[in-house]
Parts: sequence; C-alpha cells; structure tokens
Amino acid sequence: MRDRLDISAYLVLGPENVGGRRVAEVARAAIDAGFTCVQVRSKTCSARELIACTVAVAQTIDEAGMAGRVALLVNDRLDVMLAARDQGVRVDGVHVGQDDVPVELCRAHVGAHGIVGLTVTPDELRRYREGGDPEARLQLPALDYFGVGPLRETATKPDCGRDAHGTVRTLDEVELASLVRASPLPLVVGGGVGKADLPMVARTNAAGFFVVSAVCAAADPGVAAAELVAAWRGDVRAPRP
Ligand SMILES: Cc1ncc(COP(=O)(O)OP(=O)(O)O)c(N)n1
Ligand SMILES: Cc1ncsc1CCOP(=O)(O)O
Ligand SMILES: [Mg+2]
Repeated sequence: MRDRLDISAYLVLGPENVGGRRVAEVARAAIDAGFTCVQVRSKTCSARELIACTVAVAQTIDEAGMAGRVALLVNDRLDVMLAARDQGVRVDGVHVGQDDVPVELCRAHVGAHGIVGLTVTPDELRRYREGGDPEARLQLPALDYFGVGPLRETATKPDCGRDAHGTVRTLDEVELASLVRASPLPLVVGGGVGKADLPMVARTNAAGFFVVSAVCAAADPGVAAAELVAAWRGDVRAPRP
C-alpha cells in the first residue's frame, strides 16, 4: 500500500459523526463517490466498539472491490488496528498525533508496507525539514504523510490550531502553499473544509483534503462526497451567467 497510497480524498469518521447512520454505510457512499482513503476515528467509543467499527469498514471496502486501493487507517489506536487485523480483515495503518503512540513504534507494528500518518502544526513541520530538528528528521522513514489544519475553526475538533491564548490559527492559501513546498512528505489538509475550498487547496499542490462534516453531516453523504471529489478534480464548471 505504501507505494500506491492515495490521500487525495480522505474521509475521517466515527459513530459520533454520522447522525445515527452506520459508519460503514457512510464510508461506502464516499468510496463509491471516489474517496481514496478512510480513517476510523472516535473519541467516544470503547476499544471493542472501535474494533467492530473498523472491521465493518474493512469489510465494506472489500465488498466495494477496493481493498488495497482505498487505504483504511485507524486514528490514535494502534491496539485497535492490530485487533481488527487479528480478525482477518485488511487494515492498512494508523494516523497519530504528536502525543500519541510514537511513529517508530507504529511502523514496527504496522509493517513495512503499512501506512503511518502524523499530524503536524506549521511550526512542527519546520522541525522535519532539512536543517531542522535531527530527532524529528529521524522519524521521517517511518512516515507516509503529514496531516495539517485547520482551514477554519471546526466543532469536530475545537482544539485544532488553538494556541495558548485560545486563538485558532487557520491556514490560508499562501501559507498552505509554502508548507506544501517545504514538506518532506505529502500533506493532507483538513479542518472546516468544504467543497468551495477545494480549488484553492488543489492550487497549493497539497496531496489531498480530509473531511468529517462535509460528508458525515450531509443529508446525502454520497452526493456530498461526489461533489467534493468533483471539486477537487476541478470538474466543477462555473454556473452559466
Ligand atoms: C488526516 C488527519 N490529520 C490530522 C488529524 C488529527 O490528528 P490528532 O492531532 O491526533 O487529533 P485527533 O484526530 O486524534 O483528535 C487526523 N485525525 N487525521
Ligand atoms: C480530525 C481533525 N483533525 C484536524 S481538524 C479535524 C476534524 C475536521 O472535521 P471537519 O471536517 O468536520 O471540520
Ligand atoms: Mg490523535
């Protein structure tokens, strides 16, 4: 999976995001619409619930004929990823934050062909660059991509980008483009992202966008996902005057 990872249209979701629908059903709608990567993320589920949810999404990806083409990752929980794999389904890896399980340990358990993604702030990203912090640069071989954000404040993760004074630091096109240029790894951008943002995100040459609400809170997640994919690909034509 490492050599063909596609994080261009990346769905992050868990039971608390889907408004009573099944996580696997929402994931399937997004995959059918062209999403390329799915991350199971829950801050409310027990480990057992998260394992069951991950297994269900893995089965859905398999049923869609996309196993090995649409990557399936688990947020934060290396143990959950391993437990789901133990049940015989394909789970490609984990996405972790700076305070989660260390990336070298993730790599050791995910395996040489698995996926490990890491969240960085703009300041943290500087540590991974040439001339930056040597300890951070040593982590690079364990990693496949960086997640950055937010584009705007989001209720899904209210602490994202918030500094010690409580101000949310958001990214604009100029800063995002400069982060993409400086990054030693592909960057995926999320946090408050909607379809109207995607032409701008695509112009920065980011590897992709990630969303929770734009798909999970939509009345029809499949339609919303298809509109996001079209906007990312630049298929959306300006309305006739
Ligand atoms: C693709 C992607 N990027 C960033 C995050 C945020 O991860 P983290 O900082 O660990 O915060 P939580 O998601 O655990 O609240 C992400 N999940 N996915
Ligand atoms: C997981 C995560 N990491 C940074 S913002 C975010 C959630 C983005 O959610 P939404 O797409 O609903 O704004
Ligand atoms: Mg985390």
